[in-house]
This record gives sequence, structure tokens and C-alpha cells, in this order.
Amino acid sequence: MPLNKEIQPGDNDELTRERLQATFDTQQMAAALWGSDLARKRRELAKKVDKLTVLHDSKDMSFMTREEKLSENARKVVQMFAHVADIVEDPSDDAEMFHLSSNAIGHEGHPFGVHFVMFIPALKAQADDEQREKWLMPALGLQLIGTYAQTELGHGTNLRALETMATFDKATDEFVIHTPTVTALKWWPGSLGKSSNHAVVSANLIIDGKSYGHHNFMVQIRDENTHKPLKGITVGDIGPKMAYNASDNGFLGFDHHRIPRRNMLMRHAKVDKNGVYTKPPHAKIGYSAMVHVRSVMIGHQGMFLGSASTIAIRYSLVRRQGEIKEGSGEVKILDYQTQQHRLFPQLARAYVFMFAGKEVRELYQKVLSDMEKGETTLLADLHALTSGLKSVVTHLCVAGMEQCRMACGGHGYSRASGIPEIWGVAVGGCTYEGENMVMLLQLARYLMKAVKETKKGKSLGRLVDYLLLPQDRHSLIGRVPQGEYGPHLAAFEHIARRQIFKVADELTKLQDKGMSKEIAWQKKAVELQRAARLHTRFYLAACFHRKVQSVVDGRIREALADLYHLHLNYELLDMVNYALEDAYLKADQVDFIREDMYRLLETIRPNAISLVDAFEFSDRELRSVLGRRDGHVYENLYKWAKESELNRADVLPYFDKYLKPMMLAARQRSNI
Ligand SMILES: CCCCCCCCCC/C=C\C/C=C/C(=O)SCCNC(=O)CCNC(=O)[C@H](O)C(C)(C)COP(=O)(O)OP(=O)(O)OC[C@H]1O[C@@H](n2cnc3c(N)ncnc32)[C@H](O)[C@@H]1OP(=O)(O)O
Ligand SMILES: Cc1cc2nc3c(=O)[nH]c(=O)nc-3n(C[C@H](O)[C@H](O)[C@H](O)COP(=O)(O)OP(=O)(O)OC[C@H]3O[C@@H](n4cnc5c(N)ncnc54)[C@H](O)[C@@H]3O)c2cc1C
Repeated sequence: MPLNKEIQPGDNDELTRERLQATFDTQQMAAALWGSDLARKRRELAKKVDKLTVLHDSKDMSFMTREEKLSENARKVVQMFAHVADIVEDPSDDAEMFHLSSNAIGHEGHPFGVHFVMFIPALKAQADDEQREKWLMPALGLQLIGTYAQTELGHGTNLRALETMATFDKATDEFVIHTPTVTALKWWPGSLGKSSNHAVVSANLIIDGKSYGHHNFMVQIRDENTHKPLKGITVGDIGPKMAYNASDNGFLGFDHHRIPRRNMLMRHAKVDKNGVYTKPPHAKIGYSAMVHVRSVMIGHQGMFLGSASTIAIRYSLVRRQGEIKEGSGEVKILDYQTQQHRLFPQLARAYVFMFAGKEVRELYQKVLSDMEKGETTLLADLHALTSGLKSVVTHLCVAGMEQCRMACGGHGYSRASGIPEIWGVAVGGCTYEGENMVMLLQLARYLMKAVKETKKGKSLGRLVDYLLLPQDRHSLIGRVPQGEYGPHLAAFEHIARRQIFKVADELTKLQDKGMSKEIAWQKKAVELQRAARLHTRFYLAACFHRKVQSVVDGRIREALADLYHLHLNYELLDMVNYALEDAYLKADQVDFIREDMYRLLETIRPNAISLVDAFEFSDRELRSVLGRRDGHVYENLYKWAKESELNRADVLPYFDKYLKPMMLAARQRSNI
């Protein structure tokens, strides 16, 4: 059977020649990346979106003001829901809906972003049956627009310091929601500024003067018809951001605003009409919407890096600059070893982040169904895993995307490349849903607990059972037959385990000297977050291994294995200092890793375009002139530039207003 190679009439010949070299079928690789069902659905929905002009951008968003962006994406999201039944197979499938919104709307935000990613998950996990009936059904039916209002102007990380109050008034069976200070204003919630009319609000539950910590409450903030803020509510937009400017992240204040008692989300924690409080089965069960987003972010971030890699690799096969051999003509920039070294490891990361995203979603679904039954044993594991992955993946994604941008030279800096916007969206992920450093320290807590268990000969679970294994003193990399990569994965494991035990021992020593646990933690915090990073990078490498092993088709497995082996080499070199510290690796082994990495860059080179084609991003979804599937970059860059709002007239008013008078005056002065 012929292999699918994504060749279409009118493609740039250079790209066609590249595509013909592929050793595998891109549609089969897409199935490995997305899962065969989702890959098929993506392909079909992209075709349908192409035909539905109401879903198309009315002009490039780069040339729009914020208000135009908000209005444009509100228009498109409404059209998207109006046509949803004709486009997707299952509107309740988040993954399919995400791809529809990625194609039709892009990633700059829209009024229902937080509604679907946090508001609804919060209701699903935390509202009781009656409350689900009251709010979840209307929310799913788009009768209301919700947001998730937790962060305040003064505090985002330290949730225990949130100031918004929900004081129970027994006499009226209501909560009084109040913002006592300016720092207590809710700040940042997506779509709050101008779009939402409901919010899940985190506030301190106070009953008879006693605080029970923050809980979640359903608050209507705007009138459903006039959209005006309700009495006692102040709400607005927090202003422009680095990116994500089609989202109206907002502020929100309450002046003794009253809501019924039953507006507290009461699936787990409860308050009855007498003010009697019932504790939830797990203290952090109210954090489930955050865990949900962290779990979806992993795959999304992989996709962002996949988009940037697609743009940079396709462009690097169109762009020619300089000669390798004098007189033999200019080469494609992807033929430079430095360009391959810059881009292929990012491509490999995009692949593994997408695989890890799938694994973590499966664990999330399991924990969610356990929670339905009041079972919370796996919550700590999920929290630890998502905290580490969220931090490492977002950090490596933005570092990788920056490489992609620089690899495109000057044109990468233009918004026409599409990279600045996705970079800006991805970098937000380092901050939202828990600042990365803070989340790494959450994982470190879990790892330190795991060490304690290990010392008793027990394991906390599958994610950390490698801590029970003995340490090898020396690596076998380069000491076993060429082509065996078991020792590479073992090196990730060794490095992570060593750092985890090292910092655990250091903490114990400090405490043995009389230092408090908290101060010892501070003294070792940098080392602790390193342990969390190394553990997560081991998890990612092991996840890549699991994926390669699971592929049945030989050609796909071989092409994926090349990326996996490149990933092992590149990441090990990135963290090689840890392996040199205890002489686990010797200098000749480091050279071996490097040489093997250079060999793999050459092996991957002919498959490069097909490895990015396999993401199957449509041009509409990619929104990049440089990353166009057909490779016709230059004529379209020129066309794009002509759309610039500055080109609407040859002479703009500021010339007559400022520059001309200044030059005239200067000329007059020089004539005197
Ligand atoms: C159709 C789909 C469309 C998709 C479109 C997508 C587009 C949308 C894009 C949206 C963009 C942005 C949305 C962003 C939203 C937000 O940012 S919402 C706000 C997020 N905020 C945070 O993440 C705050 C971070 N801070 C925290 O999580 C906590 O404060 C912190 C964990 C740091 C500490 O919490 P405390 O309550 O103070 O904890 P403490 O009392 O010290 O106890 C620690 C203890 O608790 C365990 N723990 C903490 N969290 C959890 C959890 N979630 N689950 C389980 N366990 C948890 C922790 O491990 C400790 O346990 P230990 O046993 O004591 O060690
Ligand atoms: C694009 C975007 C969308 C958002 N959407 C929402 C939303 O829909 N709803 C919502 O409620 N919020 C939202 N947020 C807010 C977001 O969740 C918070 O900004 C985030 O949790 C970080 O909190 P912070 O801003 O208080 O940072 P800070 O905690 O002030 O962080 C500042 C620095 O202090 C360090 N730091 C803080 N605490 C510790 C610690 N314990 N140990 C070590 N270092 C520490 C951090 O590592 C960081 O370097 C959004 C934010 C962004 C950027």
C-alpha cells in the first residue's frame, strides 16, 4: 500500500521532494500522536471548518484592536456552537471540542475558555446533584457564561491567605460575600472582565465568627438580560497582557453581596441551615478544577510546541541561506547541523509531551470517577504528577518555542510567523494554574515523603517505586552493543534518584543539627525543585519509552524510536552535570552520547517534514505564513504585510502633525 505523504497539487516543489523521502505513513503517525479516533475526527472537522465561512477569521487577528479581537472571537464561538452538531461527532468530548476551537478560533481566548475548562469541571466535581441540575445543565446548554474566580490582587499562590469572605447569616439562610480590602479583589479570572455572568468564587467560609478556610460558591455577577453588574458587584477588565488578548481577564469586588446558602458548592463540604459544617473527605478536594486544567495543559502545551516546530521546520526547508560547499549553491537552512540541533529536539519534546498528556488525562479520569464515590487515595499522586509535569512541560515548551522562533531568523520575529502569539499563550502556562516553582515544590514534598516510605521498605506507588531500587555506580552507556538505549533511560532514573536522596539526606542533616523543618526546607529549596524536575524528566523519558514499545507498525516504531533516542541523548546532555558529579558517566561516555546525537540528527533529517506533517495542523489552525503547508512563503508574507493597518494610506496623520513641522522648522533654522 502506498504511504500517505501529504502531497497536494500546487505545493512548493522543494517540500514535495522532502515529503517523498518519508519512511512512514503520516496518517499512521498522526494516529500514534493523537490516537486513531481523534486523528480521524481532527481531519474531518478541519475539512468542515474550511467549508463554513462563518467560522473563518474576518481578518488576521494581528491587525485587530483588543475590542475587535473580543468581538471577533465572540462571533466565531457563537457560530461554532450553532454548527457544532454538524461538525463534531460528540460535543461532550473535550478533546474534539478543543480541536474545533483551535481550528475555528485559535488560542487568543474567547468568552467560553474558562467556562469549559474550569467552571464546568468545578461544577461536575463539586456541585451536589441538585446543584448540578440547577447550574451544570444550563452551563452545558450555554444558557449562562461562567468563570472561575479564585486569584486575588494580593494572593494567587497562597490560597490560605485569600481574603474574600463568605459569612453565613443564619437569620436569612444566606452567605454575605464581601471584599474587605483592595488586595481582596478577584484578579485574573478569564472572561470575567466583560463576558461572564456567573462565577465560581473562592471565599473564606465564616460561620459564627469561625473561619473554615476557602470554599467555592456560585455567584451570579451580571444580569442575564442587560448584562449590567448586579447590585453590590464591581467588575471589569484588567487590561492588555503579553498575549491571550482576546480574553477579558477581569477584576471583581463584592460589597456585602448576598447569595442563598445553597450557592455554596456542596458535593463534599456542606453547611446546613443551622450553620453546622461538614468536612469534605479530602481537604483539597475543592482544588479539583485546578488539577483538571493542569492535566489538560500537558497535551495542549505539547501541541503548542508541535505548532512552533511545524512552522520552523517547514520554513527551514523553504528558506535557503549561504553555502555549505563553496560554489554549489545556497542550501536549505535545515541542512545546517546547528539548525537540526536547534529544532529536532524540540520536535521530540512536542511528541513526548503529547504522549504524557494522554497518560495524565487517563489518570485524571480515574481519579474523577473515584471521587464520585468519595474515594480519594490517588488524589495525592495525581496532584504530584500534574504539578511536576505542568511545570517542566511549560518551561521546556517555551524554551523550545523560543528556539523555533530564533531558527526562523527575522521572519520568526514577525507576527506573520504565528510563533509570538502561541509563545505568549504557552508562557502564560508557566504562571497560571500554580506558578511553576511553587508546583515543583509541591512535587518535592511528595518525593520527600516517598523517601521516608522507602526507608521503611515501602513505596508510595508506581510513580516513585524506582526509589526502592539500588543505585548503580557506573553507567553502561557506550559499554553495551550500539543501538541499545536501556542504559540511557537508566541514567535518567539514576540522576533523579540520586538527587532525591541527596536532598532528603541534606534535609535530615540540617534537622539533626536542630534546624526546624521549615527553615531546612528553605535552605534546600533550590535543590528540592531540581529533584522535582529530574523526577519529571525521568517520567517523560519513560513515557516516551512506553509509547515506542506500544507501536505495532514497524515503520512508525522506527521513526518514533529515532526521535526517542534523540530525546534521550539531548536531555541527558542537558542535565549531564548531575551524572558527572558522582562519576556515573565518564568523559568518553559523554562524547559517545554527543556523537550518537549528531548521527540521529542526520537520520531524522529526511523524515523531518513528515514528522511535522503528522501533527496534521491545518493552515487555518496554524495561523502562520511561514508554516504554510504548501511552502509558498514569500509571496504570502508580502500579501500579509500589505494588510497592515499602517498601509491604509501612503501618508499617515502623524507625519503632518509631528514630523513635517519639526523638519520644516529644522530646515528654516539651517537657512538662517
Ligand atoms: C473544551 C476545552 C477548551 C480548552 C480551552 C483551554 C483554554 C483555557 C485556558 C485557560 C487559561 C487559564 C486558566 C487559569 C486558571 C487559573 O490560574 S485558576 C487559579 C489557579 N491557582 C493556583 O493554581 C494556585 C496555586 N496554589 C495552590 O494550588 C496551593 O496554594 C498550594 C498547593 C501551593 C498550597 O495549598 P495550601 O492549601 O496552602 O496547602 P497546604 O495547606 O500547605 O497543604 C499542602 C498539602 O495539600 C496537598 N495538596 C495541595 N494541593 C492539592 C491538590 N490539588 N490535590 C491533592 N493534594 C493537594 C499538598 O500535596 C500537601 O500535602 P502534604 O501531604 O501535606 O504534603
Ligand atoms: C493568563 C492567566 C490566566 C489566569 N486565569 C485565572 C483564572 O481564570 N482564575 C483565577 O482564579 N486565576 C487566574 N490566573 C491567576 C494565576 O492562577 C496566578 O497568577 C498564579 O497562580 C500565580 O499566583 P501569583 O500571581 O500570586 O504569583 P506569586 O505567588 O505572587 O508569584 C510570584 C513569585 O513568587 C514566588 N513564590 C510565591 N510563593 C512561593 C512559595 N511558597 N515558595 C517559593 N516561591 C514562591 C513564585 O515562584 C514567583 O516567582 C491567571 C493568570 C494568568 C497569567
